[in-house]
Amino acid sequence: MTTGSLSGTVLDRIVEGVREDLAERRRAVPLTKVQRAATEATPALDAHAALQGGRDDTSGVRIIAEVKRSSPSAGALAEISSPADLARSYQAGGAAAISVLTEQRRFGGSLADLDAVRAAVSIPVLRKDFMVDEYQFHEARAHGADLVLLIVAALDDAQLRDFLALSHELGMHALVETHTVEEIERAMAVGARIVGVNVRNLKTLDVDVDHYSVLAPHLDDSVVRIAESGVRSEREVADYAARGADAVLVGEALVKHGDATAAIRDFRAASRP
Ligand SMILES: O=C(O)c1ccccc1NCC(=O)[C@H](O)[C@H](O)COP(=O)(O)O
Repeated sequence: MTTGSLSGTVLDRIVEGVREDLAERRRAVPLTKVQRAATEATPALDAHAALQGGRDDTSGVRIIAEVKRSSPSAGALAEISSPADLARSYQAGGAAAISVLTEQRRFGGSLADLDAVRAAVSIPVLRKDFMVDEYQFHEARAHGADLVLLIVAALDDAQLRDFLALSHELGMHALVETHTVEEIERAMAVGARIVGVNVRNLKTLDVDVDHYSVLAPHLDDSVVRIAESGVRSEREVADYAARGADAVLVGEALVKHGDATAAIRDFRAASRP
């Protein structure tokens, strides 16, 4: 079994910062209070149903549109003065779900961004963060998330199983993110129902869109398949859809586009069979 012991990698350093920030939030708001807020939140929307595609789907591939201010690989991406307005423009274009990066140090995100997006749209919302502690799952639900991210490379098998179960107990689904065949096998072994292949290697930040077609054949037919990262134009979206992706996660190309509503319409149109 591989674990999250990735000393020295980009992912390792991000997780270290996430744990430090989490310790501060935990001191400010105890777990019991966050747990209570999670139980009192409006029930989660069904992200699995929203992302599930189908070979005969004539409306085009599902798009998970991301609110992404900056990134370790590209630095500052866009001034997003209103995540709520951006999210509304994504929904107007036909996005199936919205991803909100809440990690602050490298991505400039926050739980306030998640709150703003949740209040603005009626489609499922993904809390996209580096989830390594039970506290963050209650926190995600308390802030209205319907879906959370589990990065296989950052978790050992026990954490993966426990966090997937906790997500489901809280009424959320989990997008289980992989980058290698071994990680796909680990995701399948714990019963993941939504599996992402991130073509960005989180240890080196290299992006290779062809990596999706290498890994996709290893995914069980029963899972919802998400192609993550690397979209720069309609071409990549169409390629991912042709290779069987149910949904495509797009960040940078949307926040830099200028007309995100039109971009999402174009992406979906380009992927129609
Ligand atoms: O985007 C990064 O540089 C990055 C670095 C380290 C860990 C995660 C990172 N990104 C998270 C993502 O997976 C992407 O935000 C998401 O898939 C969208 O990617 P893109 O469309 O290429 O912006």
